[in-house]
Amino acid sequence: MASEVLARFEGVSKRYGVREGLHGFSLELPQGQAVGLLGLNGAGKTTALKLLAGLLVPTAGRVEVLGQRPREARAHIAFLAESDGLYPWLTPADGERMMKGLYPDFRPGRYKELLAFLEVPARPIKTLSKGQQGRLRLALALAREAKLYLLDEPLAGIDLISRDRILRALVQEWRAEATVVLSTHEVAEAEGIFDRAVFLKEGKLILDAQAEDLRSQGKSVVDMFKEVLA
Ligand SMILES: Nc1ncnc2c1ncn2[C@@H]1O[C@H](COP(=O)(O)OP(=O)(O)OP(=O)(O)O)[C@@H](O)[C@H]1O
Repeated sequence: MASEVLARFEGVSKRYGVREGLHGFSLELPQGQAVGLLGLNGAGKTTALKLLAGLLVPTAGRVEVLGQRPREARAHIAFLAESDGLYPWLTPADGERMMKGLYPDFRPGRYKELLAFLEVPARPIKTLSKGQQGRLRLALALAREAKLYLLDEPLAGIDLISRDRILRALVQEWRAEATVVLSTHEVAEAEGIFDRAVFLKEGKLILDAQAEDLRSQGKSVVDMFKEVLA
C-alpha cells in the first residue's frame, strides 16, 4: 500500500541547450506504488527517469530519492535504460557474475526464476533476438532488490502477446514493496495495471490520476489520455 514518500520532484526543469526536456515538474512518489509514466515521443519521460536515477542533474528545482540526492541513493535504485548496449559475448550467466559484483542486492535465485519466466535462452547476447535481449536486460534489472525500479520503455521490442503477461507479473508479483516507475507511449498497456498514471506533454505534467479514481469515474487510461491531449 502507498505510504511514506520515497521520491519527489520539486519544481524541476531540465534544459538541454535551447530545448527543455522537463518544465516546472513536481511529483511525489510514495513507497510501494506502481506508476505508469505516459506521454507521446519527446514528452519528457526519459528525462524524468534519468533525473530520478541521478544520471541527469536538474537545471532548476530539486529531485530527491530516500531524502537524498539521487546519486547518493543509487544503491537502492534499479534503472533500466531505453537502449543499453550489452557486451555481445556476454551470456545470462556472465550477467549474473557481473551484477553480483556491482550490486549487493542482486538475488541469483530470483534472477534464475526471471530468466525462466521471461524465456531467455542461455546463449551469448549476440545470438539473441532483439526481444530476447530486452527480456535479459529486464531480468538483470528486476533481480535486484531495489527500493525504486525505473524502467524506461522496458517492453520495447517484446512481442505483443508476451507484453501483457510480463507487465502484469512485473507490477503484481516481482516488485514486492518497492516503487516502480515505468514509462511507455503505448498508453493502452497501462490499463488495469498501474496504481497511478502520470501524463506528460511537452515536458509538463498534464494529469496525475489514481487508477481507482479513473475506475470510479468509469474512465479508461486511454480515454483520459485522449481527453488531456485534445
Ligand atoms: N540530449 C539531449 N539534447 C537535446 N535535447 C534533448 C536531449 N534529450 C532529450 N531532449 C529533448 O527533450 C525532450 C524530452 O525528451 P525525452 O527523451 O525525455 O522524451 P520521452 O518522453 O522519453 O520520448 P520517447 O518516448 O521518444 O523516448 C524532447 O524534446 C527531446 O528532443
